[in-house]
Amino acid sequence: MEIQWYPGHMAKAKRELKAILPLLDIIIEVTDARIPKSSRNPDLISLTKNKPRLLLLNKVDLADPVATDQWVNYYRLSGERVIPFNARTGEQLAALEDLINQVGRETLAPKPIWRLGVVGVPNCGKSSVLNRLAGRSAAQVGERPGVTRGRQWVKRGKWEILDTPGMLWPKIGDVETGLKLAWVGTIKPENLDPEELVLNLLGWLQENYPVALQSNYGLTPPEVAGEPYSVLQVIGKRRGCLRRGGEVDLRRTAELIGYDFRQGKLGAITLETTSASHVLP
Ligand SMILES: Nc1nc2c(ncn2[C@@H]2O[C@H](COP(=O)(O)OP(=O)(O)OP(=O)(O)O)[C@@H](O)[C@H]2O)c(=O)[nH]1
Repeated sequence: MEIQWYPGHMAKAKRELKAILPLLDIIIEVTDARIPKSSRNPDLISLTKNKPRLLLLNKVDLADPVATDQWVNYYRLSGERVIPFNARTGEQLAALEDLINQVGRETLAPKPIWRLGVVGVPNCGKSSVLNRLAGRSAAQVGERPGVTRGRQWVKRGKWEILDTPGMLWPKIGDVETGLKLAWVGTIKPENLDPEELVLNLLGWLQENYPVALQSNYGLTPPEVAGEPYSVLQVIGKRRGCLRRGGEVDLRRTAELIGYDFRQGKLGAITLETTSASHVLP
């Protein structure tokens, strides 16, 4: 299985991050709570080690709450200032604001202005987080003159938030990380068939969230226990994803499952555990 990864994009993202870092006082690193490890970029960790950094596990509404608690503890124990977050509803916004203010008081106290930068991999919710922090839709604040050049700061009290969130390309060290990033919609792997992608996802769901498959697709426990390929077939039949001759359209079924997962229709699911990384089926 080949996953296309993009060293060029990564290098560019790293250059851009290096350029904005000196402007920032506090880094708000946004990750996807469904993949709290794979949606972090190790470059960011090393580049920002001398700056106060907050780690947001965003999209907690889509992640398994038990797993989220474990990840929060895991990161706290490793010395991170971590906070679970739902940028769609603003849940935990007060806790995030308190944390920013606490970190600012501890590390930047006399500075009249604290500059915040929201960074993270594509699609993890940076703009949504930024808008929450800004208290409005920052993207609509003024017509940015010279989009290419101008960096605008969105002001809120003593905070100034950079309104062009830094997009950090994920570092895809292995196939498993790439798959997880693809499952949540961070990357679109070229050369990878949706069927193949979903077969791997099904393997994880069968092992860890069988009830989600039973209740969403009306599968019986023995059906859920089958090979991922046969599970795909059964779901296709149940959902009427059929070709003209009546055979299951596997590609359409795979796309449906992928969509359902990304939309949270399968329930709150986390794709990696704090214990040893799982072995792909
Ligand atoms: N369910 C849920 N969806 C969220 C949350 N935060 C953001 N989203 C959704 O995730 C998608 C991406 O959000 P953005 O804020 O645009 O993410 P981004 O990181 O700025 O995206 P890029 O600019 O493409 O890198 C949008 O559809 C948001 O509505 C969240 O906490 N929960």
